[in-house]
Amino acid sequence: MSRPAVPPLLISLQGAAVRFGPVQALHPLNLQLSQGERLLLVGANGSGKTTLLRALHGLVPCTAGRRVLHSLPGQAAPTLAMVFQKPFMLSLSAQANVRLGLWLRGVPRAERQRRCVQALQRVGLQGLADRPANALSGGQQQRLAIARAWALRPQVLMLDEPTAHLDPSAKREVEALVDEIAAEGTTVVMSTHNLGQAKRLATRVAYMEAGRLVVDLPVQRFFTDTLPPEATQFLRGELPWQGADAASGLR
Ligand SMILES: Nc1ncnc2c1ncn2[C@@H]1O[C@H](COP(=O)(O)OP(=O)(O)OP(=O)(O)O)[C@@H](O)[C@H]1O
Repeated sequence: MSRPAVPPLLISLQGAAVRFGPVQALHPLNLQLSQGERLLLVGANGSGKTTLLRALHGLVPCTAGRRVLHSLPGQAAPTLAMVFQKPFMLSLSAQANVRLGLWLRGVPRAERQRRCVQALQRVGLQGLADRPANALSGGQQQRLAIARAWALRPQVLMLDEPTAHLDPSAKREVEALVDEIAAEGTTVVMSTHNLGQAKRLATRVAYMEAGRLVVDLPVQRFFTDTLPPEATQFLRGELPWQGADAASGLR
């Protein structure tokens, strides 16, 4: 009987820590991300989710330990893209924002145009290609930010609370988009305050507290295993920061 193939490793953090002056934002941790995973990061405000995403992406250097990008056989290092909590849009049209991202990555002009059209279609914004990006609604801007990242053809897409500032319908649209992109084979790492979203999207959930990775489990086990007390409290919505939205996410 043949063994199931082990998905290749894409990124690993090895004893990686991040310090901002006096703030230890990330205590030394080990984390391995493999192809096809959907890793959802949960934890209270300030627990280190954004910092972990940025460290995985390489946007902040590790002040201790190291980050390793693992190349697939015969390929270059995995390509990465990140979508931020509040998408930064240049005062240009929607399509120019996507094309600029591609230009910055050195994609040739004809290919930029092709990928831009494809990406705007992908997120349902083809009809708004010429609209100033800053004039789009919050949900549309977040979809545009995903289009801009997706156009780069990343093997790993990182998203920092992409639905945080959206109304319920825009939240659903963005969540469905992330689900589709992951289903097509893109590895996804995403932070969220919505446990229901973690349940729906994740293959694996990591719980962070005060810069430490406290729990890192397959999604099924995360919601059924006995977890450390802080994580259990978090799941029960007993932490003071949790609002009705996060608590309702458990349903
Ligand atoms: N550039 C920075 N300079 C100084 N401190 C920082 C910086 N970025 C993050 N921190 C601190 O690091 C800690 C972790 O912040 P981080 O943004 O990673 O948390 P988070 O879990 O993403 O929070 P939230 O859910 O509110 O977005 C916090 O104490 C934060 O104030």
